[in-house]
Amino acid sequence: HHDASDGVFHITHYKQYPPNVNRVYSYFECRRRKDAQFNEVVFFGLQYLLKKYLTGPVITEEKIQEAKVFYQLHFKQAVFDEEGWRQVLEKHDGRLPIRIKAVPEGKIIPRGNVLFTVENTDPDFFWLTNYIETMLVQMWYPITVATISREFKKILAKHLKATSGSLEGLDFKLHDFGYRGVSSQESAALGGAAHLVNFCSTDTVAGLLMAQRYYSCPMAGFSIPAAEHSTIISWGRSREKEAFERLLDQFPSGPVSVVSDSYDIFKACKYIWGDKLKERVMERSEDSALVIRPDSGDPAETLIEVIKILEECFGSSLNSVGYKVLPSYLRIIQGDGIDLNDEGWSAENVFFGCGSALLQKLNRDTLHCAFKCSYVESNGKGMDVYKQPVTDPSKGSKRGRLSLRRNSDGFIETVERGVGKPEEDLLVTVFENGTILQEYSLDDIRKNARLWEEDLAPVQ
Ligand SMILES: O=C1OCCC/C1=C\Nc1ccccc1
Repeated sequence: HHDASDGVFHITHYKQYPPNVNRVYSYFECRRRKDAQFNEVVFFGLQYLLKKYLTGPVITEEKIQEAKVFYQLHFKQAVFDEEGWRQVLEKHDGRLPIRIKAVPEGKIIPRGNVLFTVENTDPDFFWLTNYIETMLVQMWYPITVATISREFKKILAKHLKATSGSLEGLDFKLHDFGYRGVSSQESAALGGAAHLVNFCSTDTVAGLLMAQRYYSCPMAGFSIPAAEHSTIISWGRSREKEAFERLLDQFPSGPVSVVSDSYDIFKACKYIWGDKLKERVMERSEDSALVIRPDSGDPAETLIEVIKILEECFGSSLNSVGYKVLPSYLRIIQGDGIDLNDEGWSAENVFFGCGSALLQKLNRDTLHCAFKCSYVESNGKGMDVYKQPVTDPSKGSKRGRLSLRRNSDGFIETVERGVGKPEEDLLVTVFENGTILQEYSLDDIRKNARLWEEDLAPVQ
């Protein structure tokens, strides 16, 4: 099997570079765009890709033979660099002579800055740098999910702070419902883990396993028993009350979520939860709350009408900042129609679930992720290179060897043309010659990704 870093596109590039090139140095960034929706990104996911695809003796004779046959069939001519790869095997024992310097995972970096650089460490393998581009640019996905998840968190933090006076429970306010909506198990794992940088509330098990296996976190997120429509409608339309009662009986302690819109969410709240089962609901304790889940209709309108019906039936109280709160045995989770792009009630009352808008409704252009060569050496002589398309100046690239620093005003900036001071460089050598030199745990990453004070400032 080929390793995932193969991209047909880079197979023939070794033949195209100028003669005597002995170093290719490239970088990855989320290009800055004017009036962009997201101005800063969460760097996350590289450690998984390094561990899964790049560390250790990844090149073997068997893979070389397989690739040779494969590309002969594909190009109908001998363009696969069999000798080049055999050199990696013989000279480096199959380990990639590559250096990758990167921002520590979890760090929040303004758009338009270098996030990681890639270069060959052995002059014979200049063609290797961009060979692994295809796989490394897939970093756009975990970075974008972690960034969007953190944008949600900024909004939730502001409103939770403003309507409850505290940030307690913020980490549980956005639940990942996206497992079914992604394109693959690997996307679920990477995207699920990316959400867990900011929250600890998920149903995407693949993300939990990723956190465990690649980020040393035994249990990165939590969930609760929850109904789905099949477990309600299987009782038949005339027995929705029995279905709800079954949930309360089967999960007497700990919170339980019951989707209640199978027929009429408003009648279910008024006549079943608020009447027929009222005593059963009121006897539940704060840490065994009933979480009612609407799952249709306009999210804001439905939520407001549901919470008003519940107030009529169960009452409400005012919290320390004068906002209304339902009794502690009653909460709501809104998991439908939640997408980053949409009144006297406290956000304490509500949890949110997000699916495809969190893990799938995004692409490499969401943050304009790009990988470009910025420096080459020939005959040991360095040359800064860049692109500057007259047809789209925003696609211009950085030039020379890059470093990332915090300037005297405290702002992060990229220093180009190799003039950055090594001691100021925020980029860390995380990979060299097949070995990971610096690892991050999810705990480290969560600390790096914490919201800033200004993100918690009260809503204007
Ligand atoms: O209701 C809930 O309460 C909190 C626990 C999760 C949950 C629902 N999960 C879910 C997952 C995937 C698609 C739809 C819902």
